[in-house]
Amino acid sequence: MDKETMTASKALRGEITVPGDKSISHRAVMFGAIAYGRTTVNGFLDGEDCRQTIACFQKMGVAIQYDRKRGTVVIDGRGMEGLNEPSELLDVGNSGTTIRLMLGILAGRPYFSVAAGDKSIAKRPMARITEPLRSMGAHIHGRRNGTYTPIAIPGGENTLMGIDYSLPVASAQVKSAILLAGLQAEGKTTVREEYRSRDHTERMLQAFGARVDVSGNEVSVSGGQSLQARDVEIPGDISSAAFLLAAASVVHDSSLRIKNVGVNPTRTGIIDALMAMGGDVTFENERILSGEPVADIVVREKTLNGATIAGSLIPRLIDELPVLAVVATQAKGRTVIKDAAELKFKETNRIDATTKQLRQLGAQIQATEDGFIIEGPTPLTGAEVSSYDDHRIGMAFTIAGLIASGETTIHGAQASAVSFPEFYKTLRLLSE
Ligand SMILES: O=C(O)C1=C[C@@H](OP(=O)(O)O)[C@@H](O)[C@H](O)C1
Ligand SMILES: C=C(OP(=O)(O)O)C(=O)O
Repeated sequence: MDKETMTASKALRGEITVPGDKSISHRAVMFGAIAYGRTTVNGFLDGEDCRQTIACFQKMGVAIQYDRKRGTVVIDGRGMEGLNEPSELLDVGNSGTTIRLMLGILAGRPYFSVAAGDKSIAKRPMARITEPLRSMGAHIHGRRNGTYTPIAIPGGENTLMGIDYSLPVASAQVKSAILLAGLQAEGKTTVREEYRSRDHTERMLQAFGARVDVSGNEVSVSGGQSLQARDVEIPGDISSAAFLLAAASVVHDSSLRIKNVGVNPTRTGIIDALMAMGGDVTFENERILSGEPVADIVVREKTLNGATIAGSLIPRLIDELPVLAVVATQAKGRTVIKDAAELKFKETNRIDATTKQLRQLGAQIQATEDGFIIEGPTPLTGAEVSSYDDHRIGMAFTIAGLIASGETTIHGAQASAVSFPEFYKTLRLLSE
């Protein structure tokens, strides 16, 4: 396990880009693989999770050429029917998005397949996927009756029926899996959610020529539709930019411009949260790229106040909550983060990992059933912490290390390769 040691940072200044959006990169490969024709993807995220998605679809016989240096992926899709039975295990590594979306595709295929991943994936809940897919008629086996990986799909005669499903928790992964199964089902499939989760699947399916009806928090597709290949330009990942937005908001005198970031409204909760805390964040050069809103984001250091982060905001910043908790330790007054019990089911239990380690650094933070209560501002003091093999935890504590006195050592810092391979290099560049 490698480690990184951080000390209090000088002002972060400059103009940079962040790697491609992870959610959109996964979808571009999957939808390209099940479409007819050649899809060229530019700006693909060269992270471990997205590379697992490429490898899984290659194992199903899809011709995928990946030029890592250029960030270009060329996929020659032969339609859903063109996927072949994989002769090996479909290994998703650490990636929840890969396994959950892929199961929506596999559920309707006539062949045998098994999907599994690393130790963290083995602990993450899969019933949220296997239950609705079974109610569409899919045959699925899995550890503890399909609650955990490995998950096996026996194949054979597999006729799926459309369903009308209300999501018990806001989850774009579950919504997407059901829609992908819905494309292979008889009749109409509708997914309803209380709060809107990221809508990259809806947007990209439409861009690939599918009819997707969206009305409020309800999305429907009809079965029997096929996708047509199209080129995809992937914007920078706002979830990666979030670490820099957080750092620049709290490190004295910082000012950054992060270019070409995806600012889909279902993903910009971190901006709304920082603004609610009194932060200084603006969008410039707003435009649309492959059906997704994109902008340059300008952020400046500002004195922050505590705020309540809850309800419909939560799915819009779910992956940003650990670093937002770090920011909240520097805000004046109380920050309450609630309705975020989903944090317990990510790569690690992010409520526990964040609370335990921020306390070690001297923060006043209390874990609750569905979030945190943080009192600020408190000076942080460096300590030895761990990524818990979770990229978001490792990077959040790296940002904490930039504002703590003394040294903060992050063990397992290599976890950042999952979503932001050049994270440490980028931080060093900005504080030179
Ligand atoms: O659909 C996606 O690309 C993702 C959805 C979210 O997960 P849930 O669907 O479990 O909320 C998010 O945490 C994950 O990083 C990516
Ligand atoms: C939860 C995450 O990803 P996944 O569910 O794809 O593992 C994440 O990137 O923070």
